[in-house]
Amino acid sequence: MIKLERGNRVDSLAKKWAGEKAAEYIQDGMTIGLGTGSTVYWTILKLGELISQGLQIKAIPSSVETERLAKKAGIPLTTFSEVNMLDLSIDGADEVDAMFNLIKGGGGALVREKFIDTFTRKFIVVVDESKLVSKLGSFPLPVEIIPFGWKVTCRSLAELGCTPVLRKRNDERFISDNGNYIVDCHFTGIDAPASLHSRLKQLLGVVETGLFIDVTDLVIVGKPDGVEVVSPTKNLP
Ligand SMILES: O=C[C@H](O)[C@H](O)[C@H](O)COP(=O)(O)O
Repeated sequence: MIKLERGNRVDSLAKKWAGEKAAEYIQDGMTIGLGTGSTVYWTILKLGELISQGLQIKAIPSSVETERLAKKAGIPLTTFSEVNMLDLSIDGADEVDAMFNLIKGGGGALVREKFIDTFTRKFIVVVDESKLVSKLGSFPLPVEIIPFGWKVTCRSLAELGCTPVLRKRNDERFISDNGNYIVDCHFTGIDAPASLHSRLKQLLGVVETGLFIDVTDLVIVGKPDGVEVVSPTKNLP
């Protein structure tokens, strides 16, 4: 796999290709949802380039990090106070199954991402092929919970058959952009993602889960030798 240096991190060229390819779907006048992460980073950069060449769009960012990047790239921003429905959202994922269901939230942005990936006419996922799975759940499922009573919420999560691990960053509790905690739920494979999502949502303290069900329209997969655009008619592994 060809690697690419970006600041102090190393990304695959496959992510860059997937992220940039998605920018081809953006048309003049659209309102765009911008996801979060190292793949959509490339979409944001490309979009900045297109805007400097005259493209006129507005965007809603899904995290403080994306907002910062978008501002730097010169992308005009808006909010859900002004927009009911986006034209197109582009976002990364931590896992994608054959039904186009996703695990997201590896970067902790899942709540705002769920807004932009749901309230949109078209949702494109950008990933490298390492994210394609036959069954969700090898990646621990991120669940955002409120800090109050978090240990009680973790016990309820465990009763659903996972090992919940409170996310930390530099030995401190990770705090989401919404001021909440993220719990990474280790399952041994997720057999029924939709029903698991519903059960998790009923638990007191749970804000949102990283299961994104039935929202994806197109997956752009970056590979070592180029990109593949996969539509729902063509099954993933
Ligand atoms: O919270 C973060 C998001 O769900 C990301 O979209 C996801 O973790 C994929 O990120 P990356 O493109 O960096 O692998």
